[in-house]
Amino acid sequence: MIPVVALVGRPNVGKSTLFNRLTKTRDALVADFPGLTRDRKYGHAHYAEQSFIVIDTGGIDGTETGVETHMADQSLLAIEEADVVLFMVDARSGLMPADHLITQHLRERKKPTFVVVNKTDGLDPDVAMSDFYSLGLGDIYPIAAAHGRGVIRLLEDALLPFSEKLQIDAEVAARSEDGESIDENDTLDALLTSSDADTTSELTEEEIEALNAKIAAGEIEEEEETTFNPQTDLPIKIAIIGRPNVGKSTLTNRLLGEDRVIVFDMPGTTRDSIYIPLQKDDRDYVLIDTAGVRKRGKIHEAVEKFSVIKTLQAIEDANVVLLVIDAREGISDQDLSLLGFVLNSGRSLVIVVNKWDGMTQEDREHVKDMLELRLGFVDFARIHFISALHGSGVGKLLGFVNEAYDCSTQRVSTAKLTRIMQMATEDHQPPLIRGRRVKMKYAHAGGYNPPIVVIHGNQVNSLPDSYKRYLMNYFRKSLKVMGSPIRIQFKESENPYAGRRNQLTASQIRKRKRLMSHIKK
Ligand SMILES: Nc1nc2c(ncn2[C@@H]2O[C@H](COP(=O)(O)OP(=O)(O)OP(=O)(O)O)[C@@H](O)[C@H]2O)c(=O)[nH]1
Ligand SMILES: Nc1nc2c(ncn2[C@@H]2O[C@H](COP(=O)(O)OP(=O)(O)OP(=O)(O)O)[C@@H](O)[C@H]2O)c(=O)[nH]1
Repeated sequence: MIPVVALVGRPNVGKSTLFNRLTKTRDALVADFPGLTRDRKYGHAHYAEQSFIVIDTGGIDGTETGVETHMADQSLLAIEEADVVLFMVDARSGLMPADHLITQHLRERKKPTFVVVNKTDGLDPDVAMSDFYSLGLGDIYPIAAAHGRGVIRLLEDALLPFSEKLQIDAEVAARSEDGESIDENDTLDALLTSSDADTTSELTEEEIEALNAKIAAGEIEEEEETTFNPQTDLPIKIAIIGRPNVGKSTLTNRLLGEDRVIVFDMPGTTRDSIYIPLQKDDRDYVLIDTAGVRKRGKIHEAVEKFSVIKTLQAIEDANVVLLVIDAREGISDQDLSLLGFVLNSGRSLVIVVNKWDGMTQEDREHVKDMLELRLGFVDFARIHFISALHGSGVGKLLGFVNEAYDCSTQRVSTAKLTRIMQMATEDHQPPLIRGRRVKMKYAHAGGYNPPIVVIHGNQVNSLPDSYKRYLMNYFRKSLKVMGSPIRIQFKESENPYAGRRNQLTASQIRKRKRLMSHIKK
């Protein structure tokens, strides 16, 4: 499951700065849900192909009437939901009393914690760190969030237990004798923007020529041979998400059939969803039910009902998301926040408008106008009206789920994708950039769910957003994709970062070795 990283610390230590750097800002979403006393920011990030969720908890300064009460409501919950805590302190202000209070809590929670000493720019890192060893929380990581310094080392260590790729890299690095230092900021940006796209090595000019000859001869096979077909070999994982009370449990029960009874008081923590297998018309599904766990616990009486993390993890783990909206409540900002998470994740989506029963024609028209106005920008998802309570419309839902899943996992050959790319450029030429025409050479599939199309060429990263959107829509129409977004990635024919991934400093290699032996234990 996608790991959760919480940023904790006093106000002003630089949590937001680090949050923005990790999530690249555009992914930052502020969720304001009932039961959460303060805004917390949740962001989706990835580093070296490992996705993770970042929570920015807002500051704890110890001047509140007891840090206990303050931490109890939100930071404690964030810490509890997190897999890793980055405890940020400020090199410029040194150790403060609130840092000790936070330390005390972290120790009680027994979470893997990394002490991050921020604002070390212009300071001697050893001196800057020395103050904080007395916290006794283990390794200390000096960084400058504002400039990105030190962040690579921090992320590699913090994410290592969750990332197969980082573990392999660490092993490779541990075996290599000497490392060289790297240009950290360039590399950090490249690693933070890398995604799970496949990194098929580039075609040579001759191979591109052969590909074009094949296309010209009309040899565009529909599908490539694969030994594994996700459309038949795996169950479709469906996350049912939505604000509290929109009818998620009712819908889950309805999908399962009335004779199935589900126990909602399942043991587990706040962030655990319930996974329920379902078989229908020869297809296998797993419903991921995120409905509130009504557990009485001292920490989270108020916040128990809705866990953003649970929802985010369910989205991440799903193939298709059913976003349930309550027709009687209209579209709220919370619905839009949830929608934003789904869009960031790239998952397939069906928007389900529930409680459609017993509404007047006038009210229905009004709701439809609202949907058009506020959700019009999500052009790929179907909007479907149901009554989970009475069952109307529910029968069609799985059909839309199948459609979205099948579209998002279809296998398309390089020849076909390249041909579509060529047709798109024939219909509408890419613009000139610095007097030169952008040259797109070929396209291939880079991943599924969502489908990723990787376009190789010259200056392709400089294409204006409007042209990128044009290409995306062109691919969507040509591939007849419904219910799933499509992502397009551009690869410059010469990748300046190629081959630099494993070059680490000698101290990093020593560290890697130590961590690896730790993991193997
Ligand atoms: N010199 C230096 N300043 C930094 C660095 N990172 C953050 N700052 C500055 O520290 C101040 C606080 O940064 P924020 O990211 O807003 O801190 P925060 O912890 O999110 O603060 P709250 O939102 O109040 O909890 C800002 O003025 C930043 O510009 C750094 O690496 N070096
Ligand atoms: N009229 C009407 N009421 C509905 C419908 N679906 C659910 N409800 C009612 O809405 C209320 C909330 O339903 P739940 O299924 O518990 O909602 P939930 O989204 O699982 O709620 P949480 O567990 O709080 O996240 C219940 O009283 C349901 O009976 C519907 O289609 N029509």
